[in-house]
Amino acid sequence: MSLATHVYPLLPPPLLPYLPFLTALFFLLLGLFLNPLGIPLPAFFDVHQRKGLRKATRAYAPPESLPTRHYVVLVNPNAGAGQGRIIYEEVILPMLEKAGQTHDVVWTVGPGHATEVCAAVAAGRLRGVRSGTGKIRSTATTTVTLAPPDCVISASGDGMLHECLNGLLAPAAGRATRASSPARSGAGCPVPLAVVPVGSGNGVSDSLYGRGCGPHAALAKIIAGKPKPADVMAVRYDGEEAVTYDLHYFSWAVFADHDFLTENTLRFLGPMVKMIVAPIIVLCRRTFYSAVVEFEPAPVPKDLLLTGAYADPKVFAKSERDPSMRRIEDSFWCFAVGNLREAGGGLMPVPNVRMCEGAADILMVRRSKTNSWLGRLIMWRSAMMFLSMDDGSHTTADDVEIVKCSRLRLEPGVSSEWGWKGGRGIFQCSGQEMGMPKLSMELSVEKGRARVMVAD
Ligand SMILES: Nc1ncnc2c1ncn2[C@@H]1O[C@H](COP(=O)(O)OP(=O)(O)OP(=O)(O)O)[C@@H](O)[C@H]1O
Repeated sequence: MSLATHVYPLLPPPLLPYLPFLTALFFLLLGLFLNPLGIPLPAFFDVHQRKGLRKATRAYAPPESLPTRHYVVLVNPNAGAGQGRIIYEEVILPMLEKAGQTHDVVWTVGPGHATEVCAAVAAGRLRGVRSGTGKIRSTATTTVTLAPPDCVISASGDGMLHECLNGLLAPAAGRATRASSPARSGAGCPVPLAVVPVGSGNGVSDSLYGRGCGPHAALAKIIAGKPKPADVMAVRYDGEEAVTYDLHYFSWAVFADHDFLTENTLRFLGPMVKMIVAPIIVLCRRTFYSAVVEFEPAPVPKDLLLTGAYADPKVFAKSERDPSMRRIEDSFWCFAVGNLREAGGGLMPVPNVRMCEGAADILMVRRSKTNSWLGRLIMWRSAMMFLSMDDGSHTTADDVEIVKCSRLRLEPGVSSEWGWKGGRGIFQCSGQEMGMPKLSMELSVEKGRARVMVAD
């Protein structure tokens, strides 16, 4: 009697020689069904996930009295390692139908498509929207007519939502963002925007519908929700007219480096592994980027003044260029401007910011505030800082500064110091890389410029 017969006594003897092969096959199938790396797989392997989603969809009971709305749903089929299509088919489509709502769906085909579609929606120019795989309500045509929607839903991560916002806010003439011709500021957002979280970074959904909120809960809140105004950050380069809008986070230095790795270099590792590897790499690099930052302080709400979360802007020198602004010349390990609390991945870099206050919060960790022993232990300290962003407790740390501003100007230097040499770094809005300005970036907060669908 072999050992195998003791271990697997129920296996019929003729199969015993194939035991190693069968064991390998078992683990392969288990791996494919559970798919911990989120690798895009053929539809057959989605069965397990679809079943769970379908069950939750069946449990959805729409509220008694609902406004009947028409939605345009943009689906990024590749978001979050190919979850877009499954979430649309198993969650969005059946839930909207159950709630008696109508919609058109557009499958996006690549970067820029969502901006194009939303610009057409905002302009009321609804004919001729390019449909991704030729599918708008399964009609294989490239010229289609969409009814004007009451709300645009982006089934995506933060990146595509950012593209939708830029499409909706682009002016009627030109419909442009940084990529093409200049946009006119001041016009409101014609259609409210909502997001069903499908991506690997879902900070906007976390902020609007609750951290870790899945597609079912988010969509239920959207269907029963109301449009509310939200501030928008308008980003311009080198004093030019062209503008990029963002309602989430502008980031530079460590956050942007991290996102660059997860979106590009480490994307092949899948949504789970890349999120473990990327923080380790940026912590090891320890890059400080030099810059001159000027910002116009905005009032901190009274209830937050005593929390110690905000630095007093008066500690910074007045700008000679513009006396209403304060000036900081330093090297930065961390620099992010947030308009919403949640950045995604369970991080709250600016936990006290409010969605519609005409101001955004700047989070800074700079060289001259990190003392020498901290400098030596920067990797450990930085890791702790990352971890404490989970509940926002980093805001009272000595080496972390948060200021509230209505506008700012950032002039990145040419050098970075310590650790890995990163040059001028990377600028990002909602995790989307923007290219670097020749000289400076100006950011101004436009109060209530966008409308987002949130729980009533
Ligand atoms: N069909 C598509 N194929 C490839 N990329 C697409 C497609 N549709 C949209 N995109 C682009 O993919 C980028 C990321 O999209 P999205 O935010 O939805 O997903 P994600 O993978 O979760 O990324 P994030 O980490 O930013 O959340 C956006 O720039 C978007 O324009």
